[in-house]
Amino acid sequence: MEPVPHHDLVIIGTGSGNTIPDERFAGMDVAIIEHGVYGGTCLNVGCIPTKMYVYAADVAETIRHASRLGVDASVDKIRWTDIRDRVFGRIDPISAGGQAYRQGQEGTTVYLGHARFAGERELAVTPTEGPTGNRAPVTVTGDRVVVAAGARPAIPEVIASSGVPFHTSDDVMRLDEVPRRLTIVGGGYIAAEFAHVFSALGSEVTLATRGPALLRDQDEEISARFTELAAQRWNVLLEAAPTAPPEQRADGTIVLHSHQGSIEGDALLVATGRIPNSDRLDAAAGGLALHPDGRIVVDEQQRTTAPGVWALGDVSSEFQLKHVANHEAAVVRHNLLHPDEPRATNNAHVPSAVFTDPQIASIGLREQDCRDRGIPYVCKTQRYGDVAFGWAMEDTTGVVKIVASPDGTLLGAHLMGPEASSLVQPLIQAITFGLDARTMAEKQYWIHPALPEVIENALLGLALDPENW
Ligand SMILES: Cc1cc2nc3c(=O)[nH]c(=O)nc-3n(C[C@H](O)[C@H](O)[C@H](O)COP(=O)(O)OP(=O)(O)OC[C@H]3O[C@@H](n4cnc5c(N)ncnc54)[C@H](O)[C@@H]3O)c2cc1C
Ligand SMILES: NC(=O)c1ccc[n+]([C@@H]2O[C@H](COP(=O)([O-])OP(=O)(O)OC[C@H]3O[C@@H](n4cnc5c(N)ncnc54)[C@H](O)[C@@H]3O)[C@@H](O)[C@H]2O)c1
Repeated sequence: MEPVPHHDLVIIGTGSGNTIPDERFAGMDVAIIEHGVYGGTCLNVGCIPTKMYVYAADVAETIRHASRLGVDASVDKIRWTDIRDRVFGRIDPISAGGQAYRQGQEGTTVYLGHARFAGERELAVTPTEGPTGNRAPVTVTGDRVVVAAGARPAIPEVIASSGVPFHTSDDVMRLDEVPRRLTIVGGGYIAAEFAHVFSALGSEVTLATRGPALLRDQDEEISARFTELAAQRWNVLLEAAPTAPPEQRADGTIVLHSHQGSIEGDALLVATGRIPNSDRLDAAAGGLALHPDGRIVVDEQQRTTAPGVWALGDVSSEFQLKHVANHEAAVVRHNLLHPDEPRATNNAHVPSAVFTDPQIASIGLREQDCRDRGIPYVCKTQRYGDVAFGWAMEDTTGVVKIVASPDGTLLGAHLMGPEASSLVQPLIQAITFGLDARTMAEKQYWIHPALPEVIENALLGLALDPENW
């Protein structure tokens, strides 16, 4: 019988997991197990390719709306396959290069296969099908194990079992052509971003979501404003969850049956959330406890319930965001290297952005959180159009909403409008480092007439207790 390969460290997953071993791990025997495309979600099918498409979509929309500024222009043609090939012509080599680098690295073994726990810190690896997989199943053990196995699209059973072809974010960016009519099921991040991309690049988009508004995890005012704007551009169906299996007609048309009636499209994109991959890991065999929603239970140091096993990112985090997965990977790296001085993850103030049109960015408490929890608050919504740069942009829909305690403590910020994902950064800094509204507004210069003046005005507009002004 072959001896079981034993490693100092075994990492499952090459998204943020692959970032852990750096030069400080030289001299350690490290194993990395990956069953899919090397580099994980963000690089291959997530943040990076989507934003490359979003940028192209933004350019197309800017051109289409240029005439309100007195610049007459039109989009002559969308070269979808050129966009696609530019995006993946850049990304695919990074994935291949990352894999080749690790495979050639001294002290590192890459197993291309699917890992499942067979016991404590013991993993059975089934080879990935195809030419790149390991040749034979292998069981490996590690002194320490890091589970960074991510999440995958959740597909409603009524669609999954229908036999009708559908896409997810994993494959929709690789289509050969832009669908003439695209039906998107869902109303969250992925639905909002792809609705913008496909509509700007040529599709007629219908969004069918289960809830009463789009982007319901946002502040209620932002969600309501976005839903209204979206309905002006796309066919938005609320409270429209699928009711029966979709059907495909002989001409290829896909008919989605929903609570709001039947929707015809040429392609179907399912964007109804992502589930942690813990269910495919035999976590119990490894001694790892799970939350009811499938996330691996971790403590503040990212330790699981199994000794010597850590978890990070989408497989364990309540935030399915790359900056969170990266932060957690950095904490795990530190704790592997410095077990006597462990660090804790700090997810007290996690910001996020939705790269749709208009962009949305958020940090901290929403107005409904304060109301529901009985937290005293004031808030101010300032329009981009109230400041000079907003006039220059002819912006009519952008807003910055700030939520604060009556004493000026900043509690949350919620933005919708051009560059919201960048504009939010000073508010992230202020909330993270405890800067109060008054100090932030009055004790620094705000460049005139730059767009951040909208933040300054929102801060100044907060109805704080008089002694705090
Ligand atoms: C379309 C889309 C757009 C996104 N855009 C953004 C964005 O703009 N900003 C942002 O912050 N976040 C974004 N995200 C979320 C972000 O991509 C994830 O939060 C992040 O990539 C999670 O990293 P991870 O390391 O936890 O998991 P992953 O990157 O998913 O890595 C997990 C890896 O483990 C492998 N694996 C899983 N199970 C096993 C197993 N049993 N054996 C072997 N290998 C296994 C998988 O193949 C995968 O490669 C987006 C996600 C999607 C889907
Ligand atoms: N810019 C970013 O940071 C970014 C971009 C994309 C994805 N992500 C991450 O990926 C996660 C997954 O994205 P997502 O958009 O799939 O999930 P989501 O949780 O953001 O949204 C899911 C949506 O699907 C709807 N839904 C659920 N079941 C349904 C059903 N049966 N029928 C109709 N609608 C249904 C929900 O009401 C909700 O609107 C996000 O939560 C986010 O953390 C982040």
